[in-house]
Formats: sequence, C-alpha cells, structure tokens
Amino acid sequence: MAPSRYRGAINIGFQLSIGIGVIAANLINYGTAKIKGNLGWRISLSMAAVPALILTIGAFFLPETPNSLIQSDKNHQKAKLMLQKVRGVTDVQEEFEDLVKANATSKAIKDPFKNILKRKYRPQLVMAIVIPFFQQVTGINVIGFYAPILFRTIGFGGSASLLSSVITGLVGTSCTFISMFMVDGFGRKGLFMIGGVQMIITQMTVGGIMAAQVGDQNVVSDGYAYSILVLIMIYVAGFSWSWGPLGWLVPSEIFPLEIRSAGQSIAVAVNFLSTFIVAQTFLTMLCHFKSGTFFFFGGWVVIMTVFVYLLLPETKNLPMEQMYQIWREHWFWKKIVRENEENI
Ligand SMILES: OC[C@H]1O[C@](O)(CO)[C@@H](O)[C@@H]1O
Repeated sequence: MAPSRYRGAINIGFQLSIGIGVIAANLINYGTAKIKGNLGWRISLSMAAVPALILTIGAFFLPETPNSLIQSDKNHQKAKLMLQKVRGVTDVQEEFEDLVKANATSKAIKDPFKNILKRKYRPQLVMAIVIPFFQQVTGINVIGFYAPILFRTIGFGGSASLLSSVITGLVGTSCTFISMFMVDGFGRKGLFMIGGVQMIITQMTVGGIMAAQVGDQNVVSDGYAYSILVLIMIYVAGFSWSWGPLGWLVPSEIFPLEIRSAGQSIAVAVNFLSTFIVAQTFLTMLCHFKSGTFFFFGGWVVIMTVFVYLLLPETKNLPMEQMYQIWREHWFWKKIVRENEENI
C-alpha cells in the first residue's frame, strides 16, 4: 500500500527497527553483565520476553484490517467503515475498490511455488535466493559477534564490549536512517555500490593489519588499534545503508502478485538459513583462517558488488505493477524471459 515514491523509505523501517532492538539488547547486556552473582544473564534473557509480551497483549486490542474483513468475505460495509476510520476521511471508494480487486486476484492465484519455477520468473527466483544470501555473507554478524573479542585482542580492554555495541548499534542505526532518505532519490544500485566498495576496502585493510600485526602476544600498537576501530565503523556504516536494509527491500518489491507469497517466503527462509550457517561456522572459521576470515567475507562482497552492478536493475520509484518490465529491458535477463514470452 506504500506509494511507490516512498516505498523504499517505508520498507527500511523494518531494518531500522531491528537496529534499535540490537542497541536495546546490547545496552541491557552491558548493564546486566555488571550484576554480581548469576542474576545478570537471567535478567538479560528474560528481557527478551518483554517485546513479545507487548505484542501478545496488543493483539487482543488490534482491530481487523479492512483487508482481512474483505478477505474473510464477512462484511464489505464493515470493511469500508474501517477503511474510513483508518484513513480519517470518508472518500475511500477508490482505495476500497482497489482492495476488493486485489483480493479477488489473489484468491484466483493457485500454486505460487509452482509458478515461481516457471522460466519467466527466473530473475525473481534468482534474486529471492542470492540477495538474502549475499546480505549474510557480507560477514555483518561475524563482525557483530566477534567485535568484543576483536577489540579486546587489539588492546581495548574492559570497555571493549560497550565500544562494540556503540559501533554496531549507533553507527549502524544512524546509517540505516540515512539510507531511508537516500533510497528513493539516489536509488538502490548507487547505495549497493557505495556500501559494497566501503565494505571491500575496510575488510581487506583490517585483514591486512591483523595478518601483519597480531602475533603470538595478541597485541597491536595503539595507532593500528584505533585504525581498526575506525575501519570497522566505516564497514558497519557501509552495510547499514546498503545490504542491511536493501537485502530486505529489493526482494520485497520485485515479485508480481502471482508469485509474491512464494518469493517472500523463499527470501526470508534463505536469510535466516544463511544467518544460522554463518553463526554456526564462524568460530571454526576464525580458528583456521584467522585474519583470512576478513578476506573471505571481503571476497564475497566483491562478488556481490559485481553481481549487483551487472545483474540487478534499478527498482526505485517504479510502481509494483510495472516491475515486470525491468527484466524485459535488462541486457541479460531479457534473453531469459523473452524467449519464453509465449508461455506467460
Ligand atoms: O537484518 C539483517 C541483518 O542486519 C543485522 O541486524 C545487523 O544490523 C544482522 O544482525 C541481521 O542479520
């Protein structure tokens, strides 16, 4: 329902909320870690139930949306009244008719998972898989999990964990906020390129410094330690205005209605699966690759930046109904989707 001119900004609210949640969790952990005895971790763990509790109680007071009233075919008049209430105006006829039409269309859709396998949807299927995968192999969660140890290793001592939460939290959230203002004007591809280059340079440089400086004693000079801190901040900034929000936004806007539910499910499943795999493997990877870990993820960012440059069309400001055109006009995808146009 978001107007196409603001679709990017509104969608980025999702990643922004994740970022605010991460800051809140980090600060709670920092505070509870100071509690003596073994009460700290219990408080920290149980605080995770607070947002869930608010949502659960809130659900009891949540009114039906106009959409769900139309969907359940209960009462169109009630749906219209609800739409008027939500919008705060009485003239909602046009939007109401759109909703009824969209509902009829979505009811007519059968087998979205079978549809998405058709050749004409190949670009969308590829994007549904690779974009969330790429978001995770930027290595963001490795930096997030490993940052406290990294900062301690290079000599930041006790303040390391607060420092890392400030870095991954405040820098990240502010840059996601900036992304909200840039995404519909400047475009998705530009942000992907800038963030990608930032992450490549910073990861390669941190890897280089770690390889050259961290010996058996695990100490680096102050100058190098501060350089690593600044480099990690630039890396987090790069992620937070590119792959962080856009890794959710782009898959959400490229699927036509016929495959939207399947496409979104695949994208979210690939994201969580990739997050799980990276989280489960990065400790072993750090033990074996050491500073090579930074080159490994940096290498992925090179691949994904080239991929976006060559294979992802710009999607800013385009109404969702016209999105199918971008593949027909694209130098590569047109060969895949056009050959099969008679099969639409
Ligand atoms: O939402 C996508 C990703 O962004 C982060 O929240 C970091 O800002 C990650 O923890 C998550 O995997």
